[in-house]
Formats: sequence, C-alpha cells, structure tokens
Amino acid sequence: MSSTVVSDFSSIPVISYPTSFEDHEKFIIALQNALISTGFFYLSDAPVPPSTISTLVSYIPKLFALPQTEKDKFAMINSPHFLGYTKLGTEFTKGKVDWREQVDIATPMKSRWNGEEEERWMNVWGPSQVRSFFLGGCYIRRNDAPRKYPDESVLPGFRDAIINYQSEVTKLGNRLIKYISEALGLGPDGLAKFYDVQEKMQHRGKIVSYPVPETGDGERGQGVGPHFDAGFLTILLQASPHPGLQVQNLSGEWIDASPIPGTFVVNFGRALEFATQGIVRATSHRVLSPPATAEWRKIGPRYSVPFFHNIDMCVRMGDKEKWRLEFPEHILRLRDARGKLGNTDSINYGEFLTEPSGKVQLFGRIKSHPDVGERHYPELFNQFFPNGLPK
Ligand SMILES: O=C(O)CCC(=O)C(=O)O
Ligand SMILES: [Fe+2]
Repeated sequence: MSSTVVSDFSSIPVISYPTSFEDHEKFIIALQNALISTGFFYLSDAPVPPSTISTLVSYIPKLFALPQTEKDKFAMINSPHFLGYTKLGTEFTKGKVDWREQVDIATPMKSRWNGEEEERWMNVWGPSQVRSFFLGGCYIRRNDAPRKYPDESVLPGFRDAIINYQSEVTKLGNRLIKYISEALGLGPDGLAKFYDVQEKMQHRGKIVSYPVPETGDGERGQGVGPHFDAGFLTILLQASPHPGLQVQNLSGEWIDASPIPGTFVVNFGRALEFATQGIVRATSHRVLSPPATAEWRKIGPRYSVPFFHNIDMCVRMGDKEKWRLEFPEHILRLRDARGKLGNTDSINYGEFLTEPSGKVQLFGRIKSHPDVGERHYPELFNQFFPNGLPK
C-alpha cells in the first residue's frame, strides 16, 4: 500500500490513532499523506485520558477571569524564557497585533546559558513560571520550591492540571515522532538524534483566549496572524466549539479547521520541514477572532491550547554531516509528486540551516513579543525593531 499525495487540498484529514496491529499500516499511510500533502490533520482516539483534558479545559475560563493584578504577577515581561502571561494587544504576527491573551507554559528545564554574551540565545529556554520539577522521569512538586504563580490559593489545582496535561501530550508527541519517522521510511528511531539530549530540549505550550471584540459589527479580526510553527510538531487542543482556525493551501485559499470533538489538531513545524529537506510540509495557518457581534459576545472567547514539540536547541541543520537524513527513493518520489512548496502568507522561521534551532526560536519570540525582547535581548531587539517598539 502506498500514499496518494496531492499538491493542494481543500479539507483536512481525520486520522484515528492506531490501537491494534492491523490499524498500524493504515495509520502510517494516512500519516505519510498528511506529512507530505497537507501538513495538518485531526487526530482522533489519541491515548490521552479524557479527564486530563477536561480538567485542564475547566480551568481556562477561571484562569483568564483572574483579576488583572493576579495575571500580571506572572507576566512574560519578567521572563527571559518568554514564559508566563501576555496581556491583550502586546503580541504581534507579521507586524500586526494579535487579539489574544495567553499564558505560555513549558516542560521543566534549567536555563543552559553560561553567561557568555555570544551564547545569550541559550537563555531563550528555562524554567516556567508555572513551577514544576522533572526528576527521574516523573514530575514532582516540591514544597520548598520558590513560590511561583498563579499561586495555589488563587487557582487551586491549576498547576497539577497543567503538569498532567503537559506530561500526557509530551508522551503523545514522542509516540507520534516515532510514527512520523516510520512514515518517512526512516524506521521508528530515524529522527531520534534531534531530540535525545533531554537537557537541551524544552517543549512549550500556551493556553490562549481569543476574546470577541467589544466593538464592531460582525467583522473578524486577527486572532493570530498567518504563520508557521517552529518545532517538529504541534498538538493543538481546540478547547471551545468556536470556529476560527484556518489553514492555507498552496493556491493561497484559507481552509477552515473548525473543532471536531474528541480530536486534537496536529501540524508540522518548520524544523521538521528543514530536517526532511522539504518532504514534510509546514503549513501556514492563522486564527480569526470570533465575529464581533452581540451573539458571540454572549457566548464568550474562543479557547485553545497549542503544545509545540521541539528539538535539541543546538541543532543547526546546515551542519550536514551531523544532521542530514538520507531518505528512501520512494519517499523522495512522493515529495516530487506533490511538487514544490509554493508561496504562502507565512515566511517566519526560515533560518534553520544557518542558526542553531534555539536561536531561530529566539528570533521568532522577539518578533512576536517585542516588549520582552527589548527587556532581555536588547541587541537583537534593536536589529529587528530599529525604530523601537511597534505601536
Ligand atoms: O489557537 C489556535 O487554534 C492556534 C494557535 C496557533 O497557531 C499558535 O499559537 O501557533
Ligand atoms: Fe501556530
């Protein structure tokens, strides 16, 4: 059996996670098609306990309903690792403001920066403001840990909900990477070198609220502008029934990726596209704000939880001896049958050949969160924003 790739698409496939040996081959073929043709798919029957998901989802409205003073206590501006709370109106994509409020979270990691100025980019990743420890393969909360926010008394149980969710989607991501590797003809461990140094890798996520604009007459603004994701793959939970997510095909049309209950949306990032010499498609996507109408104001914000499964921050794909992958002929033929990746509205994260992956991430973070960049990485900030903070 082999895949039928297409150079363009008008819908996004739904693929069921394999639960038996017989399902396995079907799954690999469907995944191969998604990797090469669409860059996006819905994953149903994923092995993540429904209670882990529903517990996290139940906290989201409560998190954003906290008083502004509480949310500001864990503001991202205080984190050189770009973790914590971002208030409305301070995030940008392609220079235009994104209308969303969010809390950036991450799997546990110590900063790897040793104080050398030219290696400051390594500080892009470090401890989350939602505190957790990773010891001996399991997450442990320590009573003597420095106090982090939101405090347990403010949102009891929230940290555990996050830690459980991150732990489950990390496991899912690890399994998917092996399947992806198989679908690309590399065997289950063919991509392992990109992620086997745990200390240099941090998976990141965010809990996002897209409010309904307070004024306006039915129009739909920019929730988040057109972009590619950076890492190997993104596992997205659409945590409310709102439409808004759209995916761009090669003709430039925006295809709706509205929520399907019981599924995650999975998409592939630029790191995987570069690592696979363009076999895998990183697909341009965006989110529209809910329509600015009285009806939607009654329903309230759209919520989502994207989780970005990353690679070792020191990988520089241009170092071909170390990082180049050799693909079987039949996979290269599928890429050629699909054709070249065309122009889209997204252009970000194009530096994976020349820069270490952590630095590429830092460039993106500074462009999205210029106020945080200005405070913690002033030199790079000045390069990207010679006229100061965007308005
Ligand atoms: O909120 C969503 O559905 C997607 C968000 C997204 O694409 C991102 O944050 O990278
Ligand atoms: Fe994205």
